[in-house]
Amino acid sequence: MRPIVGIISNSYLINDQYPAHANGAMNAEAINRVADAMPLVFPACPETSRIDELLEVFDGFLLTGGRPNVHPEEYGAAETEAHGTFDRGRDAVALPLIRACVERGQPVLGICRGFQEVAVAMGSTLHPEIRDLPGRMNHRMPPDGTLEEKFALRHEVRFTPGGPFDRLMGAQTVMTNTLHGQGIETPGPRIVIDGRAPDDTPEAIWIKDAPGFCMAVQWHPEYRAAEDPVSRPLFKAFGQACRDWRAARNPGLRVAV
Ligand SMILES: N[C@@H](CCC(=O)NCCCC(=O)O)C(=O)O
Repeated sequence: MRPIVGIISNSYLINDQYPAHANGAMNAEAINRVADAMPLVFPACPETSRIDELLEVFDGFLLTGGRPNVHPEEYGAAETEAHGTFDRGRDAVALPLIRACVERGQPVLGICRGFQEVAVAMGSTLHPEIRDLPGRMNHRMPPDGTLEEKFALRHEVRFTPGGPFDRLMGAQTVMTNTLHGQGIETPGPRIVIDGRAPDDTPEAIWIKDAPGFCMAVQWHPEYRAAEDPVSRPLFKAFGQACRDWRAARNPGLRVAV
């Protein structure tokens, strides 16, 4: 059996009325087709999704993008209007889940809001609107337009020569999309910034001394993941880490069925 990847949900109201835990289909497709694992979306609600049960059920976790921002209380800042909207249920599940995974070496891949969650869980602070910082570009998606326009490749990301992202991609510079307003302000002590946009915005991170796979990117590799030369190696490496985790914890189940 393939590894099982837990995809954290976002909260939506279907028809402006019916509460739902959901996530974009492209995340599940990337896990299925590129990571070659079984995707399962779980509720970002601490009453429903208990950390110990999540760790037991899943072999790895995909922390996806999401419009609401991590609450500034989580990194010791006061809430202002610039911080926008929140999803306290997702904060309450994602942050302790990331810390537990980093400690155990259980695989985590963070995307956009998920990148920011990994950063905050490991002691970073975020800036609520990075385009307001001197010399920074606007990393937000165009408000109107097709999916192709929103997820178009819009800037370079330059990786540390010889670092994990450079080795994984086989390239020191890649092109990525960009759909975020916030960004890392001060990285936590174990956050290694391994890739930056031309305006210096942190775009790719990993965790120093983590015993397992924990990588996160500020862009959205789930878009056209099977075709994109930057997305493919990232999801493949994550899938392999989840397979290794599953094999190590179930040595008797190594034979594929
Ligand atoms: N809110 C954060 C993270 C942005 C992010 O994850 N964007 C993708 C949104 C996809 C969706 O609409 O679900 C920020 O703005 O920095």
